[in-house]
Amino acid sequence: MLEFENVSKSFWTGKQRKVILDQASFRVELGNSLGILAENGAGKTTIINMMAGLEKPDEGTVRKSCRVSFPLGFMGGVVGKHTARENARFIARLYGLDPDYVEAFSRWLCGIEEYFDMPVGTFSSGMKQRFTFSLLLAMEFDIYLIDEGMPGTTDVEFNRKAGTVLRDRLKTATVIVVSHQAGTLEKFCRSAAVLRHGRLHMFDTLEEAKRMYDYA
Ligand SMILES: Nc1ncnc2c1ncn2[C@@H]1O[C@H](COP(=O)(O)OP(=O)(O)OP(=O)(O)O)[C@@H](O)[C@H]1O
Repeated sequence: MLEFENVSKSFWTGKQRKVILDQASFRVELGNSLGILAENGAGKTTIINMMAGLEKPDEGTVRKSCRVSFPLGFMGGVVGKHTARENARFIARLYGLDPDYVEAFSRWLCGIEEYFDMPVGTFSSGMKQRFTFSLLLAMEFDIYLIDEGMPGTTDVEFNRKAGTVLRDRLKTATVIVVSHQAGTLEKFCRSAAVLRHGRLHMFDTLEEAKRMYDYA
């Protein structure tokens, strides 16, 4: 379970207060994947970061009683001067997992060949995305956090392999996806919400959420 209780978050822009969430309360139960629809700039990344614990609410509480992933595509934990191998083994240890397994799995999935033993700082942005996505899938979480769907990689072979692993993982895991497109959510989610002007409107079905989202 992941729960927000009376969570508020805003940013001061120098001219005005940009409200992301105003006293939001909701709960995501395991097995009930949630999609959040929001326009660009409405606060998708900020909400996902609060769920991951990367950002703190101004007020209220975020509670978790299960293993929640870092956001898909998050690069913050990866050190550019270290190789993918070193990063994978270090992060595995942080999460109390077997470094040999995490290294072997992400090496296989990301398919960047000898670059896996080179500093991450030498990677193209697509390679970095494939590496961090591979790391995410190498670790078992109860809830996976996805910001704007799959990473923007155009590598067909990687997308095929990663898609198969992700589908398999989602048979037992729950996912929370934030996106500005309903199409992205259709693949993953049972229930949906719309984030607008600091309020999170929860719906039982994606259809209902889409109706509200499209209305404006
Ligand atoms: N540290 C900050 N200080 C001031 N404003 C911020 C800060 N972080 C985010 N914002 C603002 O808060 C709003 C929401 O940002 P966020 O990145 O969460 O939106 P988003 O919905 O993910 O956007 P996009 O779809 O464009 O990626 C934006 O207007 C952004 O400029």
